[in-house]
Amino acid sequence: MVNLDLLLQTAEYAAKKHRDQRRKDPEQTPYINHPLGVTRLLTSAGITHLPTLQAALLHDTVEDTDTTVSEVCTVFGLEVATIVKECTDDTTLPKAERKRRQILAAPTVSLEAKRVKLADKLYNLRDLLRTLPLGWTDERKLEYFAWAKKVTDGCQGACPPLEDQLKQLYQEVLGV
Ligand SMILES: Nc1nc2c(ncn2[C@@H]2O[C@H](COP(=O)(O)OP(=O)(O)O)[C@@H](OP(=O)(O)OP(=O)(O)O)[C@H]2O)c(=O)[nH]1
Ligand SMILES: [Mn+2]
Repeated sequence: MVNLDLLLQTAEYAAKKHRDQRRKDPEQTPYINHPLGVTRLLTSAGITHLPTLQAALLHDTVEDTDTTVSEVCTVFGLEVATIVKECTDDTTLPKAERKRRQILAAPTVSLEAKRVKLADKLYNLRDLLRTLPLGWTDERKLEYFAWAKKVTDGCQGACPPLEDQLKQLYQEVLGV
């Protein structure tokens, strides 16, 4: 049985961290909708492991806010902090290098981090089909799909229900 109090405490913490951020869509959706949606994809896929769900809620806090891995570790423990760290790009690197490293790192991360990565990409791809972020072209959308496939290919076997949904999207959009 999942500890709902701890799960909701984590959601509240993530909401506070992302409170000033919006998604890049024209409606400027509150950013927290993304981590919540990523977590929901995992629960829909049958994942009930609490640290995985907590890490999904927190997965963009270190990359996109003032939060540190050590703070996550102090508040939520090493297991959650480790998964969040595995899902965090080194933002001091140029974007192309970050993207290249995600492809290389995906097969090397833990099962739990692979699951969060699969859900993160699935959410973002569905979001891209719903509406283009401001300033994005169709070409950039297709590039994101092609890159996301390379990352999620490295997470194979971690969560078949999410992989099936991704496979269908890649077939529809990329024809592969
Ligand atoms: N599809 C979509 N994405 C949006 C939107 N608003 C913010 N994003 C975020 O933008 C990132 C994808 O855009 P990129 O151009 O690849 O990355 P950037 O953040 O370095 O600009 C994702 O970050 P991420 O979750 O950290 O994942 P990723 O960088 O590992 O892909 C995604 O969550 C939106 O409205 N639609
Ligand atoms: Mn994300």
